[in-house]
Amino acid sequence: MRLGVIGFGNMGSAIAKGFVSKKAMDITNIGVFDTYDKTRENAHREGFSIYNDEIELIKHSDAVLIAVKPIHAKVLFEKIAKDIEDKLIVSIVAGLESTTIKSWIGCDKRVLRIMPNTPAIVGEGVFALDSDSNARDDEKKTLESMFSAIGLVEWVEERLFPVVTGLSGGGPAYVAMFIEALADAGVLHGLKRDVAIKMATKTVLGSAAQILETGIHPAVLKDMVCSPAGTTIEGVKALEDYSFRAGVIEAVSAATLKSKK
Ligand SMILES: NC(=O)C1=CN([C@@H]2O[C@H](COP(=O)(O)OP(=O)(O)OC[C@H]3O[C@@H](n4cnc5c(N)ncnc54)[C@H](O)[C@@H]3O)[C@@H](O)[C@H]2O)C=CC1
Ligand SMILES: O=C(O)[C@@H]1CCC=N1
Repeated sequence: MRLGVIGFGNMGSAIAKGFVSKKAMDITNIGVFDTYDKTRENAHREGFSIYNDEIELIKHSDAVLIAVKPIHAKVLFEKIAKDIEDKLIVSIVAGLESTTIKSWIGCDKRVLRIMPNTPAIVGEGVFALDSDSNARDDEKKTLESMFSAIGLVEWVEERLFPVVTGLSGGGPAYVAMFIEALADAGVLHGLKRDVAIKMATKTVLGSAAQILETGIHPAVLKDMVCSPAGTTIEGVKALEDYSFRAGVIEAVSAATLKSKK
C-alpha cells in the first residue's frame, strides 16, 4: 500500500516514522504533504517523498492519512473531495465523525477512522480502528497489520471513539505529567533531575510491562508493593487523600466530553 500523509506534525510524522523504523513500510511508499515549508524540507531530509500539493500526493497514494488539526479539516476535505476517487481516506482527526467527513467528500467514499497515540513513533502506540468503517476487507487487513507493527490495535465501534480519544489518544500527556511529578518529588528530596526522570520513567515502563506480561490486575500489583504498615501504603493513602484516581477519571471524562463536542 502506498500511503500519503497530509499533515506531518506530531502525530502524522510519529506514525510514518514508526512504520519505517519497525519496517512495516518502505520509506519509498510513504508520501508527505504539509503546508509548512520547513516541515516538508525536514521530511525530505529524512527520506520521505515530498509533494508540493495535496492533489499530486493523492494521485500517488492508495490510502491517504489525514493528520491535520480538527480546525483545518473541513477546508482540506472540501479541497480534495473531487480528487479522492477510489482512494481510502484514513482520518486520525479527533472528534470528527465519518458521517461528517462523508458529508464533505461524498457518501460513496471509503473512510476509516483511527485514533492513534504518539508512542507510535517508537512502535509502542495504541490504535483504535473503527469497526463500523466501510473500508474494503483487504484494506482493513493491510492497515491492521501495518499498525500492529507499531503498537496495539483494537477494532472499536465509532460510537466509542470519544472515550478512546480521552483514554489512549490523550493518555501520553497524563502519563508524562505523572512521570514529571514523580521526578519532581525525587528532586525535592535530593535526587539529581536527570536521575529522577530516568528512575520515574523506568518505574512507569516497568510497572506497565509487569502488568502486561504477567497479566495481573493493576490492583494486584498495588497490593504486592504495599507491605503492612509499610512505606508504600502511606503514599497510597496520600494519593487517595488527594483524589488521585477520581482526578484521573475526571481527566479522561473531560477529554471524552470535549471529543463528543
Ligand atoms: N498529537 C497527538 O497526540 C494526537 C493527535 N491526534 C490528531 O492528529 C491530528 C494532528 O495532530 P498533531 O499532529 O498533534 O498536530 P500538529 O499541529 O503537530 O500537525 C498538524 C500538521 O498539519 C499541517 N497542516 C495544517 N493544515 C494543513 C493542510 N491543509 N494540508 C497539509 N498540512 C496541513 C501543519 O503544518 C502541521 O504540520 C489532529 O487532528 C489530532 O486530533 C490524534 C491522536 C493523538
Ligand atoms: O488533544 C487532542 O485533541 C488530540 C487528540 C488526542 C490527543 N491529542
